[in-house]
Amino acid sequence: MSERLPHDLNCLTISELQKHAAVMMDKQTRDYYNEGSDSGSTLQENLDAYAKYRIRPRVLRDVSKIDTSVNIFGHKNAIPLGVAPTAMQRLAHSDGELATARACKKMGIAMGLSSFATTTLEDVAEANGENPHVLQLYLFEERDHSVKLLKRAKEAGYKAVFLTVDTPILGRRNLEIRNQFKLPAHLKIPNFEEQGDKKPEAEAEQRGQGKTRRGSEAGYTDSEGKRVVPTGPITFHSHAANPTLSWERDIEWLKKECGNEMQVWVKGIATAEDALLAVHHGVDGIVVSNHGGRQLNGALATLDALPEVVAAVQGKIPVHVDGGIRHGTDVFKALALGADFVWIGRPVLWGLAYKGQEGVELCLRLLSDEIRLAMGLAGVTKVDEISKEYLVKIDKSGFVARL
Ligand SMILES: Cc1cc2nc3c(=O)[nH]c(=O)nc-3n(C[C@H](O)[C@H](O)[C@H](O)COP(=O)(O)O)c2cc1C
Ligand SMILES: CC(C)CC(=O)C(=O)O
Repeated sequence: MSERLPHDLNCLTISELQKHAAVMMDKQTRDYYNEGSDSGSTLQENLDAYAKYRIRPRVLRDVSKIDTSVNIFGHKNAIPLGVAPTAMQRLAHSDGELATARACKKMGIAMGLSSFATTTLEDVAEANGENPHVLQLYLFEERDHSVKLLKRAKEAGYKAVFLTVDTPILGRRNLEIRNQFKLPAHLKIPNFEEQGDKKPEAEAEQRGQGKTRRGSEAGYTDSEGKRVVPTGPITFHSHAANPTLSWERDIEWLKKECGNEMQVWVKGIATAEDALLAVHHGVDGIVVSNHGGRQLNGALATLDALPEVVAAVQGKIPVHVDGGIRHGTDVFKALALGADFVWIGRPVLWGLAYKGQEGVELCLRLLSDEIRLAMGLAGVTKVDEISKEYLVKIDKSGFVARL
C-alpha cells in the first residue's frame, strides 16, 4: 500500500499541509489566505457541514478497478475536483500561479485562474498546456478592460469564464484590515496591465494609495446615477467589487462577448431562486460557492445550499461546489448530494506555500488518493455511480436519516 503512495511522510493529510504551510508564510499572507469575513462562522460552517453526513458503504462489489476520472470542458479530468481561482499566488511562493498550473498539468486537473493573479493568463495557459483552464472574472461596468481580458483568454485557449457574483461589495476581512494588507513591491497583477505595459505596478497595489491606474478605468454608476470611479490604482479593494452587476444586462453581455469560444459560468450561487435565474439566462454552469466564507458571513454553508440548487436546476446545467473540501470523503459527499464536480481553494495555496509546484502536486495527490479510497471503500467504481443512496444525514441528537 505505502509503495503506491510516494508521499511526503511529514505530510499525509491536508490538515498537516496547512500546518506546514503556516510556518512558511509571513503573517500578512497567512492571514489573507486563511481568514474568512467577520467572525469567520461561515468559513467554519463550510468545513463542519461535511460532518453532518455519513457514508453508507456497500460491500462485496469488486472494486479492484476504480475510475476516478470525469469529463469536464471536453477533457478527461483525473478526479472530480479542480483548483479554484485564488488571487495573488506569488505571495505563497515565488513561482505562484505557474507552479499551480504545472502541478495541475502533471496531475491532469482543471485549474481556475483568478483575474487578480500575479502571473499573466497567457503564461498560465502555456504552463497548463492542453489541460483545461478557466478564467475567473470580476466584471467592471466599464467594459474596455473586460473586453480585452476576454479576448486574451479566448486566444490563450481558456475554456470558460467564471463570473464571480458573490462580491457586489467586498466582505469585511478584519485581519486584512488590521495588517493593512499590501502586495509586496516586487509583485504585480499583470492581467490588469495593458499588454506591452511593463512598468512595475508594485506601488499601485496599496489600498487606495497609488496615484495612477493602468488598464482602463473601472467603476460603476451608483443607485443615484452618480458615476463612481474608485480612486487610486487597480487594487482588489477598489476593483473586485461591482455593486451594479445584474442578470439582464451583464450576463447577456458576457454571453455575447464569449460567443461560442468560452462558456459562461456563474460562481457564487447559493439559492434555488438564483440557480433558476442562471438557467433562465442561459449560463453554462453554476458554482455553488460563498467565496470560502470570505464574503457574506452568516451565509449558509455551501454543502447545505447545494441540495436546493441541485433540485432547482434539475440537471439542465452542471452544478459544481466549493468551500471547506479537505478530504476525499468530502468530495464523495458533495457528489452524493448532486454536485457534478468540486473545487478547492486554500489547500492549494497551502501546498504552494509548503513547497511550490511539488507542494501543489502533493495536495492534489493526497486528495486524489483519498477520493479513490473513499470510492473503493464505499463500493463504487465510477464517479457517476455516487448518489444519495450512499449518504445519511445525522443530526445533533444522533438521529440518522436516509436522504
Ligand atoms: C486567498 C483567497 C483568494 C481568493 N481569490 C478569489 C478570486 O480572486 N476570485 C474568486 O472568484 N474567488 C476567490 N477566492 C475564493 C475561491 O475561489 C473559492 O471559492 C474558495 O477558496 C473555496 O473555499 P476553500 O478555500 O474552503 O476551498 C479566493 C479564496 C481565497 C482563500
Ligand atoms: C478580491 C480579490 C482580489 C481576491 C478575492 O476574491 C479574495 O481575496 O477573496
